[in-house]
Amino acid sequence: MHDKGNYVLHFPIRTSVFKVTTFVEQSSLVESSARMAEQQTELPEDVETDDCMTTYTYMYSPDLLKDNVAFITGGGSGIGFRIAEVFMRHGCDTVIGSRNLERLTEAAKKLSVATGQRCLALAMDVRQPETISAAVEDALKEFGRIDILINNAAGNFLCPATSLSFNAFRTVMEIDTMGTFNTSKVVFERWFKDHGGSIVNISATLGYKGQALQVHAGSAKAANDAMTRHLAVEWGPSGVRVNTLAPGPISGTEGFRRLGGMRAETSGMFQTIPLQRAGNKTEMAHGVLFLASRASSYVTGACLVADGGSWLTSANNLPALLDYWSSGLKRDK
Ligand SMILES: CC/C=C\C/C=C\C/C=C\C/C=C\C/C=C\C/C=C\C=C\C(=O)SCCNC(=O)CCNC(=O)[C@H](O)C(C)(C)COP(=O)(O)OP(=O)(O)OC[C@H]1O[C@@H](n2cnc3c(N)ncnc32)[C@H](O)[C@@H]1OP(=O)(O)O
Ligand SMILES: NC(=O)C1=CN([C@@H]2O[C@H](COP(=O)(O)OP(=O)(O)OC[C@H]3O[C@@H](n4cnc5c(N)ncnc54)[C@H](OP(=O)(O)O)[C@@H]3O)[C@@H](O)[C@H]2O)C=CC1
Repeated sequence: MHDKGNYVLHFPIRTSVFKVTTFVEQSSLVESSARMAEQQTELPEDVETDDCMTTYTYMYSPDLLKDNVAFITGGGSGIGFRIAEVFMRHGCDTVIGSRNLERLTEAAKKLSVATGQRCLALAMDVRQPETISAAVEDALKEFGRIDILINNAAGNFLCPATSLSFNAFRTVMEIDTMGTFNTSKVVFERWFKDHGGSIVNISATLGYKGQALQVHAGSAKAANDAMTRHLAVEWGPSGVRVNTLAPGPISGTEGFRRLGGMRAETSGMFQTIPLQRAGNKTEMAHGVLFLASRASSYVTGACLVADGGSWLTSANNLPALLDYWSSGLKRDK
């Protein structure tokens, strides 16, 4: 009844326009949900919280990162946590660095228990180069090498440009853009310059069409996308690849919670995304694993957009975002 051959055979004998439309709509709805159900079962495992997955299905060789060490900023939560977990499941030891040492220490314990690899938690602020240098020294003392740097640390919130203070804009630029430059420069000069390495910056598609209420983060990530290309050119001869992964809306993350992801999902907005759903953190980690590892040995200066096609089709909905933002202000009072 629902295979394509039957559509072709049945279509001409439907006489009423209403009936034809209904039939086609119903059939394609059934097909579409069947396709989505099929797709869901093919999705990599994930859990919404900052915990390790209880099961994991390998898509890459389990020893892809064997004996490697990865330095992951913001690795104690969200996408960064899952990147750390997936890397460790592929034989990598990790360093996770950010401001909140208590959360990092807890995360490092969970990651080591689940994967059997070592994870070192280090306090650092990507806005303060001296704290990055100290963390890099500690990492080298512990592991003797760094092969991969993931610049994942970032800060964001919804805010219209007119309500954004000068300091708020500067803060996000300093964390996202300066932070990425600072960490890349410290790791390059201390280790990658002489040993090579792979850098993956976590970006976003916000700047592609000027996402409303996001001038701070969109500008910061656009600068990072340019930085990826500049550093790929300058550091390629030293054996350093520099690439970017740009996620779309990813469930189980702080970004999703802060930017209206829940409301967008429950109100059906994600139906306009070509893949009709939010992404999950493991899907992001798999993209980063590709870019960070030898699986992409001839790729540098590239940006892998991992957003289900979202930025191509999703409305830049200023009224809905303003409404969501102002309802948050009311809640906070
Ligand atoms: C219904 C919805 C309608 C439509 C939706 C349609 C489409 C959306 C669909 C789905 C969205 C789903 C997913 C998102 C998709 C893409 C996301 C893309 C990018 C995501 C990027 C991210 O980075 S997410 C990461 C989120 N995590 C964090 O931010 C954690 C770290 N953050 C922080 O530490 C803080 O928040 C910080 C960034 C403010 C930094 O902290 P700190 O250094 O301590 O700075 P402060 O001193 O606190 O503040 C500095 C100045 O900033 C001002 N400020 C702080 N918060 C706000 C705010 N919420 N609004 C405005 N201004 C703020 C603060 O006041 C300070 O300024 P002063 O002038 O007062 O000094
Ligand atoms: N979630 C989403 O849908 C999307 C996310 N992204 C990007 O993915 C990445 C992860 O976001 P997500 O998982 O949502 O959010 P999280 O808030 O979980 O991750 C951000 C991390 O950055 C760390 N961080 C923030 N400021 C600093 C700082 N000054 N120095 C060091 N570390 C810092 C935080 O730790 P601590 O507080 O301990 O410092 C936190 O672990 C970000 O780069 C974000 O821009 C892009 C598109 C969509």
